[in-house]
Amino acid sequence: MTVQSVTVLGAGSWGTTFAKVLADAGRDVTMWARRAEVAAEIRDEHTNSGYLPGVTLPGRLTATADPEEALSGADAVVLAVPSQSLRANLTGWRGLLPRDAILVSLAKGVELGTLKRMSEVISEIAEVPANEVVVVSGPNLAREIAQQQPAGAVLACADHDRAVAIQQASFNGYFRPYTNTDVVGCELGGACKNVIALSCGMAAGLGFGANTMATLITRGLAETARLGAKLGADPLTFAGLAGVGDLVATCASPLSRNRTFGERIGRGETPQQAQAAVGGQVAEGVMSCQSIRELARGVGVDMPITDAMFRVCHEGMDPARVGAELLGRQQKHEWS
Ligand SMILES: NC(=O)C1=CN([C@@H]2O[C@H](COP(=O)(O)OP(=O)(O)OC[C@H]3O[C@@H](n4cnc5c(N)ncnc54)[C@H](O)[C@@H]3O)[C@@H](O)[C@H]2O)C=CC1
Ligand SMILES: O=C(CO)COP(=O)(O)O
Repeated sequence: MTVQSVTVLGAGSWGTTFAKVLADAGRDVTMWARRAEVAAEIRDEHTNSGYLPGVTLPGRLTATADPEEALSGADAVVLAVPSQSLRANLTGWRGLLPRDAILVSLAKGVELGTLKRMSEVISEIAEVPANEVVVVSGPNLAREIAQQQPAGAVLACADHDRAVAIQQASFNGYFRPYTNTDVVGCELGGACKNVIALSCGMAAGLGFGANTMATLITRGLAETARLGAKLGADPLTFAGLAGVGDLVATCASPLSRNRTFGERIGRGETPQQAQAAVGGQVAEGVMSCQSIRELARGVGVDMPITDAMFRVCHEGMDPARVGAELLGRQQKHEWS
């Protein structure tokens, strides 16, 4: 299985950065951008200034606003749109996907309503077996990778050969992808850490320091792993790049949209102000705290931090009050 020609559908921060990763690894990459002017800028100026200011894109990377043109002849198709719009976008592209192309998901979220993971949505809409979808996860803040700062990642697929094909297609001097067959664990790790990053941002906005952050990260990992174990994930995944790796990077970095959104809320801003602070880009945790909360409730798993984020983001509760309630919960054993 050799991947030379790759289409990336979505020209936001991570779609553009992952397209650069692939091009720097020697692939021929065509991007689809929703707006014609963004496609023209990528194609003609080799920049995407709205999402990655100051970054020069490789000359071999091209772009179009026409999905049919973008998808023609692709060996692999990378889906790089936000989780809650993936279903609608993919439904529009369904008839254009080349037969036998490997489908790759960059999105980190759980769909509202269906409570499906992204590989499940892709499998349903594209009518491919779920075990053939490759999921990209790990500590991958787009801007750092676009600046070619070293990072690891995980390519998860039940079909190892497909993961290896994408690994070969994306490995370069600054991006080191590992394969993993635990798709459930990698997807849940990526979706849940966005919610925990909201909480770390709120703690920062409230003026709390490293102890509070470490507590939220560690207890966030505990509730993520509880959900994962219940849904069939390998517990070891949460000790890896798609678990603790992504969680630490996102919770600690001011580049994270989720952490930034939470910090603004912690400082007393409205959700509209917090959204403006992330420049119109997606902060997946704001929607995923609702879907993950419902997913957890459905299988009887307690996720108190996720529940707290739902109450702040969707019920307008004061983050300081929610924090005090989290601290005041019934005392328990660390692992119960
Ligand atoms: N930015 C990052 O550092 C990373 C992002 N991710 C994940 O990758 C996925 C995509 O993220 P980004 O590229 O960063 O998002 P973004 O907000 O920067 O860009 C989203 C892209 O999707 C397009 N799009 C198409 N249909 C859309 C719709 N209906 N609503 C909104 N946008 C639509 C937008 O035009 C834009 O090009 C998300 O699930 C995110 O969690 C994963 C790892 C790193
Ligand atoms: O997934 C990410 C890093 O791995 C990006 O996080 P944000 O979406 O919070 O910016």
